[in-house]
Amino acid sequence: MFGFLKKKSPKPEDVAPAVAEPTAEVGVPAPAVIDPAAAAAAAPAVEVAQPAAEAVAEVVPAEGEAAAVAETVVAPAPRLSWGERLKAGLARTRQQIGGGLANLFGLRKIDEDLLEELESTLLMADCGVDATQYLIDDLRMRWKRDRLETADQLQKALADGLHGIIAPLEQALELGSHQPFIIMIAGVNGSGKTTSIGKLAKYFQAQGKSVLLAAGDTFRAAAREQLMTWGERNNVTVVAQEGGDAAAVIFDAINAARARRIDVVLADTAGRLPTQLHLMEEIAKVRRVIAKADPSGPHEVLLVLDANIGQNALAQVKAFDKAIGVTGLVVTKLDGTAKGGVLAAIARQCPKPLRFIGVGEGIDDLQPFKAREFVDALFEPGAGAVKAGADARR
Ligand SMILES: Nc1nc2c(ncn2[C@@H]2O[C@H](COP(=O)(O)OP(=O)(O)OP(=O)(O)O)[C@@H](O)[C@H]2O)c(=O)[nH]1
Repeated sequence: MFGFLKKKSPKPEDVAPAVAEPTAEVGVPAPAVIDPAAAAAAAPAVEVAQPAAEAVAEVVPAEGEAAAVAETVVAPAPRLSWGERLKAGLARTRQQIGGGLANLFGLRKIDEDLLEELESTLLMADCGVDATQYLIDDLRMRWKRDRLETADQLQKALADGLHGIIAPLEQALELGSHQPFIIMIAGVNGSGKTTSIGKLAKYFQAQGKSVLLAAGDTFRAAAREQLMTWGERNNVTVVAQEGGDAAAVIFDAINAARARRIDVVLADTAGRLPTQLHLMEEIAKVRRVIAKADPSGPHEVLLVLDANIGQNALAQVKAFDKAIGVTGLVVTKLDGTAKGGVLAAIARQCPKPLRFIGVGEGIDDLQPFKAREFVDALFEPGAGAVKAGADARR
């Protein structure tokens, strides 16, 4: 699912080149406004991905059973709920932390040595030194104060401590009263910006909002194609331009959205590394041009972080914040990484509202961050390896 937004992992050479000072108001070729309705009328040949055929197996019943069983149909696997997908997505981080706890607990009772080893477990889940120290100190305090003895008690205390750290990150994105509400999306190459825009557009549409996409990643042609394909298939207007200037495309997109009374503009930008100072300067200019198109905007500056980068996320948050004033985070790819502890590091060292988390490539695998949900999925209360470890000790 959502394969049409898929692309290969970024290569160093995919890094966007320097661009000239945005000239949104003068001398830029007019970007193409792709209105899905008009496009459909003019060229209805939109390729629509068909869902994979469902597997149907016919079982020939033994003689005599024919009347009772005509055929057995293997139903497609039921779509998992968000909670189940979150739990599945966090499996590797859970294994890192929960599995670590279980191993420690299988050996002995709670003592200082065990806390020390737990410290290493948390560091390996990319919680970072600061958050790990905080969690261990908190755990030591609870151990003594509440006379903790069992693995379940220790796990619950750790879960409560972690929840205490990451709960302040839970701040839902409110669209507020601005129309259009302009959301600028930034991040390093391949962090999941364009894919997240597709998912967010669907999310906002489901809330009854009209959406317009600005194909501001003018460096990577495939990013523009991704957005245009998404727009055609989901009846979302896309403002795009071949090559050219990102700021100009976004500037025109905002004006188009205002003219059409669109609720939300999602503005894509090219990926860049914080160390590429000229590109960081370029994205700062994009932000300034947005403010020229709408002095109250951008209303949200979302930084998309790939969870696989672990502690590197901190440097990215700081650098992008300095350049463009980040107001919210999206952490993608929490599935397939054991570094989910990075949320604790972010919360302690560079707290920013964590608007959405992603645990897969499916269109609804990006959802608002809920701290309790995250901690529950991580520790899977009452089940799993930690309990087994405790049992082994009895
Ligand atoms: N497993 C998984 N894959 C994801 C997730 N989010 C995005 N991806 C994949 O990550 C890859 C890169 O995503 P893009 O959206 O193209 O990244 P980008 O930041 O726009 O890339 P650039 O334009 O090169 O900067 C794609 O294959 C996506 O399908 C996620 O939450 N989980």
